[in-house]
Amino acid sequence: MWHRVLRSHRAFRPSTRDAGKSAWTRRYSLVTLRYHGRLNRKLYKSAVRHSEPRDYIKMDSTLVFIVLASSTLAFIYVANRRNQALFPPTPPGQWFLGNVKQIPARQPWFQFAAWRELYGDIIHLKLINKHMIILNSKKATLDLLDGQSNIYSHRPKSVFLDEVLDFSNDVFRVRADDPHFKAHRRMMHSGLGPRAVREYQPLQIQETNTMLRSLAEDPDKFIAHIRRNAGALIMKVAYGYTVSSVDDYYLKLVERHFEILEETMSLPLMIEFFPTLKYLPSWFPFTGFRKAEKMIRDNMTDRIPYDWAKKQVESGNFVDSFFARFFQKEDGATTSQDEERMLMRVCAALYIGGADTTVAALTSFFYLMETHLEIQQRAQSEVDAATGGDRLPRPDDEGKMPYLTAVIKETLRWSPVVPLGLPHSVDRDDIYDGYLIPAGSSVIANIWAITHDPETYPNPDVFEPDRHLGENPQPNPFDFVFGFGRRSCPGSHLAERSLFQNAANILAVFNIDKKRDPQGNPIEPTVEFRGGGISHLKDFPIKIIVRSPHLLPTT
Ligand code: HEM
Repeated sequence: MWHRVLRSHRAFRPSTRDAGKSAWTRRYSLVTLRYHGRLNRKLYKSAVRHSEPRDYIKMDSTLVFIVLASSTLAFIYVANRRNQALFPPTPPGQWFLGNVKQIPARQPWFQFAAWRELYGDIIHLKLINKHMIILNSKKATLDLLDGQSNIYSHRPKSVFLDEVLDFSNDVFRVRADDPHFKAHRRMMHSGLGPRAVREYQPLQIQETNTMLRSLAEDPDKFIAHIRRNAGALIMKVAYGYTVSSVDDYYLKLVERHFEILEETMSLPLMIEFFPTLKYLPSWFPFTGFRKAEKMIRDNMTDRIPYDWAKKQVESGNFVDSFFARFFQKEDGATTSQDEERMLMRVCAALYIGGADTTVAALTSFFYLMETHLEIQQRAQSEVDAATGGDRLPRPDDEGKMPYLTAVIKETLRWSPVVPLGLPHSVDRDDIYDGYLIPAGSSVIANIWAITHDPETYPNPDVFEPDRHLGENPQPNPFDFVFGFGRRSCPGSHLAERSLFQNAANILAVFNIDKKRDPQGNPIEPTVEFRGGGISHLKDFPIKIIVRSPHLLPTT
């Protein structure tokens, strides 16, 4: 019986190639099989008893496979050990997972900064089969991401984003040596550069006025009003679309996009480590990325506003916008499919990059004004002096308000909006400070650690705008908070102007204070940040009262 069982086993089928092989080889092959648990003892004995030389199996291939596999593993082990010595210091992790479990899902920048005390400015993390390099100092970050931006400007490969969602040509994802990267940058420079941003001033003023009115009417919903302001400005700039209310359909679409990203992308997806998961159905374990894929696709954040804008321009009923400028060519030529796809990606990148970031910055501004009354009053005096107190501040007043500019710099330093920036990736093996930075690693600048480094900013946790004034100001945080090298934020001019315009007008019209409990005691707002790559303060109690009713815009 065993004989029959064994003969039915694929490995035991007689092979003409086995004829003439020595009894030792045949027996050894069986030993190998047993060793690997493919036969139990009884099966093994029976096989030896019943087998005849011509029946012997094609076992040598198994042997060869085992030898090859073990030597490959041994090679990987030795190579890893050798590299281990060259990598930047690595916190001890677990076998196989490496440091995966040591990266907190929320606000990992604090953990990375804490590791700096133990391991230094550059830290290496092993995430299963991937390398991550954390840059915790200004010097290392500027040396690599700015100084060597020719090799440090790609984004790390992502199976989910590039292969499952096909985002590899997206503005945020495209390789820096791809021709689309240059084309995107050129478009964004012409639409978001200092000159272009000046043209958006009337729009900024209009949206600021709407925000001031909403804050006066319903101050408790201050975050919703800020959100509307940022979203409305970007939708107008990108598509020429006018947002109608805080519940506007297109505004909600963008908000949902950020919620989905926060929900799905705060933890690394298994597919990044095991790409073959992409072939498996959604009921299979570890295929949570399918849910994320569906949510992102269903939301169609890039498609819906783009289609609206295209229809408007084609009907001739449209206002000037980033979309309209590039869709309608000056020479009347038609836009190619590739150009259209590129325009769709760039427009989407504007509001994905711009709608949420300025909200986070202004929310922190409100918190800091509430908790630092003397700074608020000093900034208000400066605003009043610049405007005479009888008109609202305008974008061109900025030069007359150095203290307010310092307040905005300090807000972004104290609470950098994107504390880990976006991951860069290095093109080829590099050696820095004697350490190996392996090709393809994710290279992450810990912007939070840089803006809280006591050597650069003494007493970094103290909110102190004066550090940016005087003859020897501390380094300008704008040099760090908008990212680095070729990938640095293309929307920084728009963001700076819009923050200034909003902050100056808010201080001109309102006093910001702590709420009081029924006994009249001030309620201390707690500092709690939401998860995700953009650092948002959670809603907190605040009292926003009109101090200059005559400045409140009526239309
Ligand atoms: C306070 C406001 C903002 C902050 C702090 C901020 C910060 C950043 C940072 C840190 C990066 C990553 C840079 C890197 O990879 O080194 C980035 C990228 C980007 N930002 Fe901003 N940003 C802000 C506002 C805006 C605005 C208003 C827009 C558009 C209107 C925008 C559009 C983009 C785009 C398109 C990228 C991707 C660049 C690329 O991958 O090549 N950002 N931003």
